[in-house]
Formats: sequence, structure tokens, C-alpha cells
Amino acid sequence: MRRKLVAGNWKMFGLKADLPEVSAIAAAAAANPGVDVALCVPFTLISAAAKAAGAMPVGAQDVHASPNGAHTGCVAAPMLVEAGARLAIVGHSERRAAQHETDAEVKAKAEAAHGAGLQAILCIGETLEERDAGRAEAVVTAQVAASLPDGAAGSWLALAYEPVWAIGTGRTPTEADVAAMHGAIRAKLRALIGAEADAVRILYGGSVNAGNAASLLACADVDGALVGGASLTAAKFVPIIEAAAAL
Ligand SMILES: O=C(CO)COP(=O)(O)O
Repeated sequence: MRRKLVAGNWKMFGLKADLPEVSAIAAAAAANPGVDVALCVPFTLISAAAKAAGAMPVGAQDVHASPNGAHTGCVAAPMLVEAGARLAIVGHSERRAAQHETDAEVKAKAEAAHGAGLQAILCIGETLEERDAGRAEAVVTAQVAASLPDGAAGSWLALAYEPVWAIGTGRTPTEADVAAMHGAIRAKLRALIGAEADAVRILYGGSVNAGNAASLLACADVDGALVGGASLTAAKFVPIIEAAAAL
């Protein structure tokens, strides 16, 4: 039985003035021990957020594939560990689009995270154009095959299915579409890594909020949520944690 993981992605939001939100979210995480909760914040906030979060894991939103080197502006996995991070998001669609990250780069980033002892949340998802063309499952399962890190076996890795058209739009797929996609991802994982696939959590992300969390989290093969906008405040995020705990 996979434990549910509810992870927040603060994207490019968050200053030290927001640390009370981290503390309040961490308190809710402690009060709901049946669910794993994590918060991925900007690099600049990791150290302070990790202190404010207590036992709740804090993570980054990207990591470089190399442990060090001449890569101006980039941050390596050992640096994240030193700052207090325990996980990293890799391959978010915003980075795949704006930074042109490829599946091969995403795979290398996940492996670098794992090598440094970080958990990884690896994002995949189709565009609206791809869904409208009937290619959503083909696109997403191809992303899984091409970006799955070596050593994927085990609970250090989570995949996050985030349809690009559902991110920040208030639109979500139907429950049937979510279940179908998560089933297809699980089947692909089994084909690639056999029974070890059952340890890998598959999160849903894209416009998750207090109103839709319970029904999305109840879909077959949905092992948690990756939450953007609704993770920025405890008032919005805690009900999602509680919805996961109530399942
Ligand atoms: O991109 C997301 C999380 O990584 C989802 O963002 P929203 O929850 O704001 O739609």
C-alpha cells in the first residue's frame, strides 16, 4: 500500500515573510501522520524553510545533473542537501518549455538527485494540442520511458502527471481521464521495471484545490498530488492534506 504524498510547489513565490505559512503547513503535516507532506520552495528559501518545517521535508524545484562545475547560475544536488533539502522536482513542464529541458536531461537530473540522497518528483504531461490530437497517453508514456532514471526502483522516486493545460488554469481532466492516464503510466512502469513499479508513487498535478482534491486523490492509481497555487498558504493547502488523510 503506497502512502499518499501531498507536495507543494511554490514556483517563483516565497520570501522569508512567508515562513509562517511553512510552519503552519508543517504543523498540519505533523497532525496528519498518515500522509507524507513536502514543500518545494525557491532555492533562496530552502535553508530557512527547512528550519521552519521541522520534520516536514523541504525540497527544490530543479537540480543540475552534475555535482559541480562551470555552470553559472545552476545548483547541484550536494548543495541542495547541504541547504537542508530532502527532495527535488525535476522536469516540470514550465522548465521543459522555458529552459528546453529534454527527457534525457530530466533523467540525468533525477539520477543526480538520487545519487546525493534526495528524493525526486519527476514531472510528465501532455499539452492541450497533444490531448486534442488523441496522443496524450502516447506522449506521456514516451516521456516515462525516456526520462525514467536508472535505479528507479524504490520509493525515492515519484512521478507527477501534470497535464500542461491543467496547470494554473482551473481546469482539470475528468476523473475517468485521470484514472486512465495513471493506469497507463503504471502499466508503462511495470513494463520497464517490473514489480518495483508498485513502489513508485504517481501524483496528479494541475489546478488541485480544496474543492477537487478528495475526488482526484480517490482516483485509481493516484498516490498523491503536486500542488502549485493552492500550496502557497496554509489556508488553501491544509484542506488538501486533510483530504488525503481522510481517504
Ligand atoms: O504546476 C503545478 C505543480 O507543479 C500545478 O500548479 P497549479 O496547482 O497552480 O495548477
